[in-house]
Amino acid sequence: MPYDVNLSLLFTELPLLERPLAAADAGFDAVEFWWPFGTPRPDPRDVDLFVGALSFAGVRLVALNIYAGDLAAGERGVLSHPDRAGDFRAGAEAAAAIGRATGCRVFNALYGNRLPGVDPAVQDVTAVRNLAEAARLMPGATVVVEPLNALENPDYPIRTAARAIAVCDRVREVSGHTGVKLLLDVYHLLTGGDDVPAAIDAYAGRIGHVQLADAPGRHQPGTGRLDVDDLLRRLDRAGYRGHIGLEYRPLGPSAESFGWMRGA
Ligand SMILES: O=C(O)C(=O)CO
Repeated sequence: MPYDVNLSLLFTELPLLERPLAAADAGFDAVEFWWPFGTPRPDPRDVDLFVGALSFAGVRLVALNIYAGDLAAGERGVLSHPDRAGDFRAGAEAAAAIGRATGCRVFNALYGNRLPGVDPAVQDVTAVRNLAEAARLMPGATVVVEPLNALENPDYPIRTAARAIAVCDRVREVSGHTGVKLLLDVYHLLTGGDDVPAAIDAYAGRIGHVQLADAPGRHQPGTGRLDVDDLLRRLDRAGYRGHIGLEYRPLGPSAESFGWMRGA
């Protein structure tokens, strides 16, 4: 199973545009990013610089988060926010264009926190409508729904693999799109107390992307309670053949955080 390195959490010692080359120097040929721009409508020159940095480094972009609002301020996506449909659509269009330029085929649409004073059912309908729209804008691509743990994301309603799969089911029911799948983020599921092995067995074939970090701490495997060998065996048995994104905050320098891979 191929690994890719998440350059929003690793190599943050370096400016964003220098990280792809650092990943290549560390031996990776594939990378992923959270939305790398401050706005859903990035300046085309910034997009060109981003795509150019990937191409200069010779690494493939294999997964990208769609614009998710102001993460530093606590936002966790705008997918389910009725008043942000324009931002979601603009971000999805920009992500689709980056997909065409780079070959990226996996796009993560963070669901968004519950909004005070807004009926949760209205937020859920908005999310399903926006997911169907994203799937339409990105033919042939996979749009993934990510559960986040409630300890760090108390207002985020998608906390388990089952809940994310229910959202995917609803998109299929109302729009016929089958390309909306689960993002199996092992760190978030472990931290939230979900049963990761059971989720892999139950949703084999519906996993659009996997991300890896140990828990607690969100550091590299080997620093917590994650049994990485068992995880890899289960994913293999379940027929998962996509990338595994290393989405951890390294303990120590990023380039020295890959020792665990030798044994895994
Ligand atoms: O916000 C997070 O923790 C994520 O994993 C986003 O993809």
